[in-house]
Amino acid sequence: MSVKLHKALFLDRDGVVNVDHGYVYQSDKFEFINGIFNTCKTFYDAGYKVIVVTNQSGIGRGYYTEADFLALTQWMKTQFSNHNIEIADVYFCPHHPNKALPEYLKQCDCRKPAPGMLLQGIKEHNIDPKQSIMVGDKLSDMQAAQKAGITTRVLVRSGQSLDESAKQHADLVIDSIDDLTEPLAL
Ligand SMILES: O=P(O)(O)OC[C@@H](O)[C@H]1O[C@@H](OP(=O)(O)O)[C@@H](O)[C@@H](O)[C@@H]1O
Ligand SMILES: [Mg+2]
Ligand SMILES: [Zn+2]
Repeated sequence: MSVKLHKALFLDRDGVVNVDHGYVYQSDKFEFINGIFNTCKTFYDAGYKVIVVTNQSGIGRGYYTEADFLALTQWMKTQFSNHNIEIADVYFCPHHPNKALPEYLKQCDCRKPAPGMLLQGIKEHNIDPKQSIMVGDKLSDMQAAQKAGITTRVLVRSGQSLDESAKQHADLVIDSIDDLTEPLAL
């Protein structure tokens, strides 16, 4: 029996959903990027599952706990649902290869640029990577998407400068999340 495959809008979190103030773990420090709700609503209404994939080495480094992260995630999902957008899932990597507490010290396959979180999302939500989009603000987001076979990789500047190598791994470079249209202007 064939399973219906879905398309997904994969989003990096810090620098795409919220301003990356550095290891954000509290809702009062969580500043949504202008335009993120509008853009997500457009893709959600067009049938995309919205899935967040985020490196959270702040957990491994001991800056905050998994419980802190999960509470913030619940709050973030509520803000999306208040805008009539369902976040299908949030995947996070708490590890770091050399700067973490013992239980999180590991060369894992989930920390971007590794594709583990994306591959898990693809599997668990029956996603077709060829119809899907990854939006990130760093080279590591583009590399993870490439390894996961996600066809469309979008790099968003979000007010920061981007390095050349990151641009080379992207199909589309945009200044703001507002510039992400559906269908995509590739
Ligand atoms: O952009 P996503 O993947 O959602 O999350 C990245 C963050 O968890 C943090 O990632 C850190 O990198 P290291 O994890 O220390 O390399 C730094 O870039 C922090 O400023 C940033 O807040
Ligand atoms: Mg980021
Ligand atoms: Zn990991």
